[in-house]
Amino acid sequence: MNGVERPTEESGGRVLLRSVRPYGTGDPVDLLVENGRIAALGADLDVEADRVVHAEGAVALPGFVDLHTHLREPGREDAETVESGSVAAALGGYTAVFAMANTDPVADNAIVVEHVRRRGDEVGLVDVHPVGAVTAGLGGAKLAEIGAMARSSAAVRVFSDDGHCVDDPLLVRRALEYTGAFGGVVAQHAQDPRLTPGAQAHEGGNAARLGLAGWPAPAEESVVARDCMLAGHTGGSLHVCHVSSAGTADFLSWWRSRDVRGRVSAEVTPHHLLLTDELLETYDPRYKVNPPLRTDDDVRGLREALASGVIDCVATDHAPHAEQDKDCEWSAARPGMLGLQTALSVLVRGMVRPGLLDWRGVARVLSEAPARIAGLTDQGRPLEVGEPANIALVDPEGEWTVHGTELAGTAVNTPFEGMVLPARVFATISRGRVTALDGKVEPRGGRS
Ligand SMILES: NC(=O)N[C@@H](CC(=O)O)C(=O)O
Ligand SMILES: [Zn+2]
Ligand SMILES: [Zn+2]
Repeated sequence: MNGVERPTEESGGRVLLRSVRPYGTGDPVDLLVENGRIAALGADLDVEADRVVHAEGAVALPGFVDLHTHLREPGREDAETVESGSVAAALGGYTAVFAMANTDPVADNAIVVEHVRRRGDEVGLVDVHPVGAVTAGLGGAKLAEIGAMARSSAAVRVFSDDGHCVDDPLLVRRALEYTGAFGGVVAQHAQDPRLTPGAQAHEGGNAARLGLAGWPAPAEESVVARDCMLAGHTGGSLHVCHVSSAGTADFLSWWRSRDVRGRVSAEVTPHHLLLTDELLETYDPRYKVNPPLRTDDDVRGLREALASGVIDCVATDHAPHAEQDKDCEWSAARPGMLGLQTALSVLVRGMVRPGLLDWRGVARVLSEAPARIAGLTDQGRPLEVGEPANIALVDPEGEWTVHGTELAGTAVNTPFEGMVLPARVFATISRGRVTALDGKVEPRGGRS
């Protein structure tokens, strides 16, 4: 269903990954990659290879898929580009990312989405799938050129006005009907604008104390409930972006226990799995994000929902911002945080270490589920002979301190600044080619 397919093979030669543990289970095995696929898997493989990667003890997982990335190109190349975002993605273990449509110009037509996809292919570090806008110019008034984007060489399947909520229920209905006809999905940024005028922080005790206008959880929950009902009515596919409240997770749990038409999926960000609005005490705009960081109870509810499958996947909402847009007073700062290079480690800290998820679960929420939601057939596949070689190798014992200035790209707005996080992405293999190894990317045509 993906229209124009990229070639499976990326002539990375024969690459032998020595001593890896698929899904973190069993004894170490060797994994041979050839012609973009897994060619052999077994203990102490006796084969010739162009390149041997010694990965003693690394956990092998299917390459990660991010349904929610802001690459800022075109328009804000001072914050991020397709190239710098691809570097961050490869270093974070990603082999596919979905680039959100809130660029300038907006990705609401075939020309912009084809540009983004082409740039992604030229950079060649990760599959860049452009997301198309739902409404023209993200204006919320009339549908964008959904069909033209779907039929374009970018073969768009995910549509979102992210950054804005598609508020008008009739437009949501039409978008679900239209995209449903060709297997597309509408990804909603659920935020009732009438309940969040000037909102700056989770509505609660902390916001009140700090004098910040509140963003109440029902502004998310009510839109999610409405959109689920529209998905059920139309038979379309709805994806809920960045679930931030335990109430939304409760609703989704109930909704999904029912026998309804349509398909509903949901994502949670790493930051909503780890951080709370207590951090706002510092007035540091690095903690400003949409939807806002909420309470301990929300974090607990989101973790449980991710563990149980009520929330399908983790998506980063990687949102790089230029210095002048973040390094300013709270109310003037743009919302959003970096996420691609810290997602795996935050997930390990928030879910794996507390025993809520094992490595198979990590593969599910970072790779298999997002690939399924977006309809990708060459990502999120089992680590088996004959399957596409999209692979992340993780050092489970690695530990590192996050510094924004050491992350890829020019933006430094990580909310995890100074934190010591567990687990490191050791290598990424995309379409059979090593794209990142030991903290360095390897652009096509030569290592750097
Ligand atoms: N998450 C954010 O706070 N910001 C995103 C938009 C969005 O995801 O809503 C951005 O584009 O910067
Ligand atoms: Zn959003
Ligand atoms: Zn976003």
